[in-house]
Amino acid sequence: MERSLHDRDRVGVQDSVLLDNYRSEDAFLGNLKKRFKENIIYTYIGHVLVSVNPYKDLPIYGPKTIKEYRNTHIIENPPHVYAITEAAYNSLIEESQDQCILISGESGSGKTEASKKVLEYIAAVTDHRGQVQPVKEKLLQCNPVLEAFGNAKTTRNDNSSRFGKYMDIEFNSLGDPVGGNILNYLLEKSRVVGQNPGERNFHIFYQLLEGGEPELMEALHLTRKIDYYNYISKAGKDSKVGADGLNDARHLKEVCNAMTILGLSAREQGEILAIVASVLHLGNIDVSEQQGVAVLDNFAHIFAAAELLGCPEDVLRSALTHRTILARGDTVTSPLDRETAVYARDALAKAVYARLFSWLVQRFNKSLQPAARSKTARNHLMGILDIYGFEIFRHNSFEQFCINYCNEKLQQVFIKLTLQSEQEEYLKEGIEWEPVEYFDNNVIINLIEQKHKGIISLLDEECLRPGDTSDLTFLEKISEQLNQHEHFISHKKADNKTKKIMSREEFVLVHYAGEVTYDVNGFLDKNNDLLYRDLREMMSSTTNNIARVLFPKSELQSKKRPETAISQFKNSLNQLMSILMSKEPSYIRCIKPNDFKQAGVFSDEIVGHQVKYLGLMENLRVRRAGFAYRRQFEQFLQRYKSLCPKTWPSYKGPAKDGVRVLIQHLGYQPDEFRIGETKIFIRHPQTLFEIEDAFQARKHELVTKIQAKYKAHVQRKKYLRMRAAAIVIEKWTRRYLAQKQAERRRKAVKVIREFIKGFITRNGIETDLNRRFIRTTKVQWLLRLSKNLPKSLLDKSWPPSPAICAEASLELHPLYRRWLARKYRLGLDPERKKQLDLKVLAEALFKGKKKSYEQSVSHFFQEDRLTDVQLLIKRPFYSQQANEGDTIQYGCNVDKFDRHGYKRRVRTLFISDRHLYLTQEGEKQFKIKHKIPFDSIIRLEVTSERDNFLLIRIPANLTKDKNAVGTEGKVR
Ligand SMILES: Nc1ncnc2c1ncn2[C@@H]1O[C@H](COP(=O)(O)OP(=O)(O)OP(=O)(O)O)[C@@H](O)[C@H]1O
Repeated sequence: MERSLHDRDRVGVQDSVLLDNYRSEDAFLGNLKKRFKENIIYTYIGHVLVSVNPYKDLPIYGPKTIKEYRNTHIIENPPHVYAITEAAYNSLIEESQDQCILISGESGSGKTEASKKVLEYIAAVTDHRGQVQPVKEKLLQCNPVLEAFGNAKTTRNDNSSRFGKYMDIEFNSLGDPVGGNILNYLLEKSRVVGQNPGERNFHIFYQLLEGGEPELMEALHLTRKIDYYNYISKAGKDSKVGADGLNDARHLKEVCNAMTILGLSAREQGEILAIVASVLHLGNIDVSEQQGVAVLDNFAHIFAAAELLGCPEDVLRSALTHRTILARGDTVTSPLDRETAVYARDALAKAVYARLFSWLVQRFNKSLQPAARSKTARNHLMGILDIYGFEIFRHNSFEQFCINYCNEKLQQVFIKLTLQSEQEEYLKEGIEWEPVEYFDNNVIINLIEQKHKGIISLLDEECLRPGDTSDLTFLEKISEQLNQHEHFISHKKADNKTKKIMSREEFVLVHYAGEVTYDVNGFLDKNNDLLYRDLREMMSSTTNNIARVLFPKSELQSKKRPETAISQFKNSLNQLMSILMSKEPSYIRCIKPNDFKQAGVFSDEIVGHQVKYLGLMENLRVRRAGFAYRRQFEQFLQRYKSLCPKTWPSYKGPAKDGVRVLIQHLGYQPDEFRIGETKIFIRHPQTLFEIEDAFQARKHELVTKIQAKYKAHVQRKKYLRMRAAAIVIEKWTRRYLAQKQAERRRKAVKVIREFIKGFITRNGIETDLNRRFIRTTKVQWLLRLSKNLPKSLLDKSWPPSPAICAEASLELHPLYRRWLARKYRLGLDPERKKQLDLKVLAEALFKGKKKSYEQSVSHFFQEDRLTDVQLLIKRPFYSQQANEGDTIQYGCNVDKFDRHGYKRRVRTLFISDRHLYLTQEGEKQFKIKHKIPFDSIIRLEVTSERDNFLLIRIPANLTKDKNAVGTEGKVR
């Protein structure tokens, strides 16, 4: 599903909007700077990603995770390497189109880091596929090893790639990486034997010395002193990389681990490190001269180098000091002088190291081959080109010439595939177009590589021709032949200002990226790349298996003169160009913000220069004059069709017509868009924003509608479900009630039947007729009776019955009343039940015996009849009795009369579990006047009249009144 362009997603397109402001280089630079200060290092010009090296780690800008770039359009996210890679990856999968991502820029501008991000992205988005894990792991692990052997610290970059790398990742039809292949280009092997001040040799030498385990060091005859080894000691204090200098040691472990993952055996790893160590020893072999003949000193190193390479010591010694020439079947061996011996030694060291590097790449390729290729589905490739950037040093030599030539070729591809192709697209789509002028560097490429006339041809000619040749004869030759060329400046041709800074051994090439002065010294030697036969022969017979493979015997047997270095390079570059041109390219242009490798520093001059020579302004001009946005008709219509009633929900005709209808409805001005053959082109991003905004608003409308419809649908479904359930419930309830009723009826009928059966039997009148008559009458009466039964015991009525049921009716009536009574009783709570029991007792005691007792006791019996205040005063008395285990159960105020009856005393009567108390109380005092145990009470008497007298007869000894025989109390 396509995502919206809103909010942060808009940033990608906003870059295109900015293009409108980039009227000048300054405006563009100003914007790059502003963004850089805000830690935004990426920007687009069209689909070219421009990246400014931040020299510090920055979080992903935009999506929270790398995976969020998956399945998004390039303009939907802020510019990033991941977004470019996603576009390429998507195109590879969706359109089955081979891709290549070309990363270019000066040394130190961040190409290698960008290429790592490409790999990182591929690894992350194919993360879920377990079976491709080993391939991905191997692809990722190539980097540390190649960096260790092919990267070095330069004045521009602490980790500068000193070789060109093109890596193809092979994907199967599902988009899984299944293999890979690496092509390497021209390792700067001169670095093996010497470096410029402040620079280092390749990292692996330092890593080995810093990180090698003691046993390994001993086996390789190495000591842990960098200064001790001639080939690597030039860097001095600059030899350490990383704040704590421990990085080298750590990296060696990573390199060995990576080699293991890539399938290199322990033996292979041992032999590789032995070759690296042998180079260090070779560098420490001193050469002196005696009578014009080279003599080798420092036996320990000769011995160590011979042992590590796997050749006899004397063979090495001889090969380093002699040269054998085969001439027409004759073999002539002659000793070397010191200078040539030093050359031979260094040539061997360079050759061994450079060939080892190429062998490593081949070995990785073997390990990266896909396990199996499908016979039906074709695999697709994504290439990543990370090649040395344009180099303009103070001292530029053969290597810089090769590197800059390579960059000219890449610029040519860039021009062809971006500026040219964009303009061609307009032509192809039939869009009117005013061609934009740009600098085509073909003229410089011709100057370098034209057959017979170009610098390469002239250099090769000078290398191969007989007679006295030297770097200076070469310079003379090119100065003569190319003097007229506008991009070539010889000392002779230079103006006075240039002459002052240019020596007579130099020439200047006006590259697309600027003028570079080359020193011709070493051009011929480096191009000849000569390794004496004796050394090659020796190497082809060593016992170090890898070293032996590096120098095949077939090479010795070949009569053909080996190709010169520059010709080899030219051929491999042409192959690379064909590879690149056969793929759909994506561009990452890396820019270095300053020369000091410092974070946060943006030099207008340095960036301005790169912007200019990278051709970014031309790109800008094409983009500005062109169209900011283009989309296939089908895709455009699919996204925006909801904005026009005629295209929504679908357009029946061809997509192109649909787009026309839609555009007309949106009211676009004619100059705002063009309809091509297959695509619509929109000139200004603003127009796109407007349509996008309208789409967003419409989307909300649609969403609200869909939501409402959906809610209604859900509610209706719920209602229908409930209604269906209600019908079922109703049906079942009815059925249940009917069943219940039928059951009740059945039961009643059964009872009556039994009853009538007994009745008939008892009366001896059982005939068929009677039986039928009785059955109907009985049922009808019973039904009537069931409807008119009295509701309570108070209602003593009873429905009349037909004669035939009279006896039954008589029996049923008391039965029914008993049932009512039982129901009433069962419905009573414990309190009511107690009251009822007391009432029954009262009835038994008083009914018909005392006049004041009427039908029942009308009021409720109570547990005591004391006031709250009384209860309060007497609480101690209650507690005391309770403590003695004689709980007070009842209390009431009484008037006490003695047996003479004339004196009335106010008392309180208490009845406990075992006693009867009469107490007297004043305002403050409380006195027990009588405590009469129950078992001593002789009798309780009441009259049959309507009074409230209770006579308590007790033995005389229980009263304080000597004369008394008892005490009487009046119950209130
Ligand atoms: N995106 C980035 N984020 C943080 N640091 C970066 C980034 N890109 C580059 N760097 C820093 O810049 C240094 C140089 O980058 P890198 O090695 O990629 O340059 P290069 O263009 O490949 O140079 P060369 O052509 O010399 O190999 C890195 O070692 C790293 O410290």
